[in-house]
Amino acid sequence: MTSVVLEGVSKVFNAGRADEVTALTGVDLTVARGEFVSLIGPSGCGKSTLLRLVGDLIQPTSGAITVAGKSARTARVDQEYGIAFQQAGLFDWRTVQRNVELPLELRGSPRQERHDRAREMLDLVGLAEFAGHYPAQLSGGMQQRVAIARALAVHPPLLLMDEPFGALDEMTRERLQDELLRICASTGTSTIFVTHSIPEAVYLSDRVVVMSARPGRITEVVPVDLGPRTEATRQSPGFFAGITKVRKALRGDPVPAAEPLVAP
Ligand SMILES: Nc1ncnc2c1ncn2[C@@H]1O[C@H](COP(=O)(O)OP(=O)(O)OP(=O)(O)O)[C@@H](O)[C@H]1O
Repeated sequence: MTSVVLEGVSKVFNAGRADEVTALTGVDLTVARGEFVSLIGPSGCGKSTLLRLVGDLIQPTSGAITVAGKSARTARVDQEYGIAFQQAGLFDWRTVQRNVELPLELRGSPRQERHDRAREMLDLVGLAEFAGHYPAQLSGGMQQRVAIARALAVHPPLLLMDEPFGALDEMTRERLQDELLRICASTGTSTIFVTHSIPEAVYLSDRVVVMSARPGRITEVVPVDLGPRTEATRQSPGFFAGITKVRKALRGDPVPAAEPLVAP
């Protein structure tokens, strides 16, 4: 079953003006239910634009986008998405618990349900004991985990993440990558994840979508089949082969078709 379908999507900003920018052109992409897809490419190639289009934060100039079989607009109204960006974007005056409850409040969920669901999500990201804290009392990594808990609170079928770990140190980042994979596996969530890190894209993804700039478009889709990720995955030949493949694709060297990366 498909979670997201983009067909012939393009996005032109400031159309008809001197500062017109074709941010994306001819984008076709399908994300299956439960699939983890990363977007990688040079600065300005339209990764964030693609994510914002799927999230109905902006509208395409042409083409069609469906999410869970609905228009992006309907999907947003139905809260089919969880969104987490590089800045955790928490509300300083709300406790961790009440930050995570926010999307449930917007949905009009009853108080007890909000409370229980937020607790469940905080448990999932290992922060249950910090429920009563305020964001300023947490480290950057913990704030990012709260943002992920909030994004997951409505059990969204689709998670949109724009460099959520970009500002974190390497160890925290690797730990959160593992937590994210565990959460996605346990909730069956589909994920579109923007990153600048090739190892991060390979480690997390079922497929890495490689984009090029001016105009932004998809140039390669690199399938990754490393099996369940473990500590050993990051040291495995298959992982390094994946990194090389994505790097080549970013450089514009062709990736042989139908050649998924297989765990050694
Ligand atoms: N609101 C906007 N108005 C005008 N141009 C925009 C707007 N948003 C994005 N752009 C342009 O669209 C292009 C793609 O931008 P986008 O932010 O999607 O790239 P990106 O791949 O996410 O970049 P980065 O890796 O630097 O975050 C850029 O040329 C950018 O200047």
